[in-house]
Amino acid sequence: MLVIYMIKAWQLKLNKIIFQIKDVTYMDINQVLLQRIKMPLKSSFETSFGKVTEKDIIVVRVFSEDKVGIAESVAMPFPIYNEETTGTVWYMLEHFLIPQLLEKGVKHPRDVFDMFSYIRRNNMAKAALEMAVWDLYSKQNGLSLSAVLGGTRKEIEVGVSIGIEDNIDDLLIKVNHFLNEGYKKIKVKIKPGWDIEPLRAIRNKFGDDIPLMADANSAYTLNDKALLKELDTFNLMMVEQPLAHDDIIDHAKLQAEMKTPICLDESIHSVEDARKALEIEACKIINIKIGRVGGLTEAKKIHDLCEERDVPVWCGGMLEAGIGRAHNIAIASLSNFTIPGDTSSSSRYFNEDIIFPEVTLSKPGMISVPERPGIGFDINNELINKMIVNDKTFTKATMIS
Ligand SMILES: O=C(O)CCC(=O)C1=CC=C[C@@H](O)[C@@H]1C(=O)O
Ligand SMILES: [Mg+2]
Repeated sequence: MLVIYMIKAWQLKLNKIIFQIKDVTYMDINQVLLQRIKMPLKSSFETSFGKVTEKDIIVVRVFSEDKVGIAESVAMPFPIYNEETTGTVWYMLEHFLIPQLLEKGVKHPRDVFDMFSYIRRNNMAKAALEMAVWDLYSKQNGLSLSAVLGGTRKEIEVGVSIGIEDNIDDLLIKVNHFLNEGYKKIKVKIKPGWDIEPLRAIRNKFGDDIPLMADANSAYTLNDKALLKELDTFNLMMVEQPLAHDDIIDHAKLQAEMKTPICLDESIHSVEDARKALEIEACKIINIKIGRVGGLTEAKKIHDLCEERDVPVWCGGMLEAGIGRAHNIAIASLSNFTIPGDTSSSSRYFNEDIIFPEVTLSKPGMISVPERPGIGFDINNELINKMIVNDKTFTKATMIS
């Protein structure tokens, strides 16, 4: 009996030592593959700054000896949501980020953010590689991405984002459709000339209780204060980024005069941005997009800061295909993601997704958090191969020589 006990104790000690060794050992990334794909959207998506008709994505894979980590870039094809594009993401990955990762190596995915911190901005490029390294790390440790990030939820609550429609009738049809699918938050895009009327029409038809919010994507200024204050009459969950993409000062002035909580999206690129915005009370809610803030490490830091300060967060979307959706599900499983995010089902935007199984609602308005190692989905390589417009492999040997 004593012998069995001693063997078990030794086994436990050994496992602990192996785990510690793993954390100080290099992750052994020896190859990176980039594949640029163009994926048609089921229907176009219009915001105050323009229309998107297809997703232009870079699928990033990082290889160690026996495992592959995967992620997708979220930049738009044009520099309008922020300054990055799919093209600039490719350039940054090819010329700066991948060579450095392969040359220096990392012991933990947290190191990737620090390694790239001397490079200003280009957050979506940094995030695409960093997220793939997190997936690899989870797979190397046999844990789900949610678990390694400290996620506690088995299911996440989700909403849906509706673009600017051609007319109010089309908008009401869409709202009705998504409410019937059970989504727990209806977000509608607004811009000058498409704001009070569509919101009033939604409230008139569906009542005061449906969870409704508006996203302006920086379409207003403080000169529109009277109109923005009128939004208070619609009992909105929040208004997202009403003012400039690089502002927090005017948002603080507006928040002081508005009842509706302001949520910041475009203005927040880092935990420091979040701290400053909260300190001057520029918002009461933060939308966390992993790509916008440079990866999962920084996304988690923003989440933790907000949790400490009792500020709710939710996970925003960039019309991601399945791989990006899977990363969003993992981060949204953290405890302070208390507001339904924009991660809708794969079928919201795509006829066929690049993962198996596709993301679906496990029950109305809910998505299950996968428990398998890594992002927890298989990759539909056949579909990816059909849509490739460019690809490139980088190996440690060729980078260092
Ligand atoms: O469904 C999603 O992925 C969210 C879509 C969405 O609302 C947005 C995607 C990309 C840029 C913006 O137009 C907008 C946002 O600001 O959140
Ligand atoms: Mg937004």
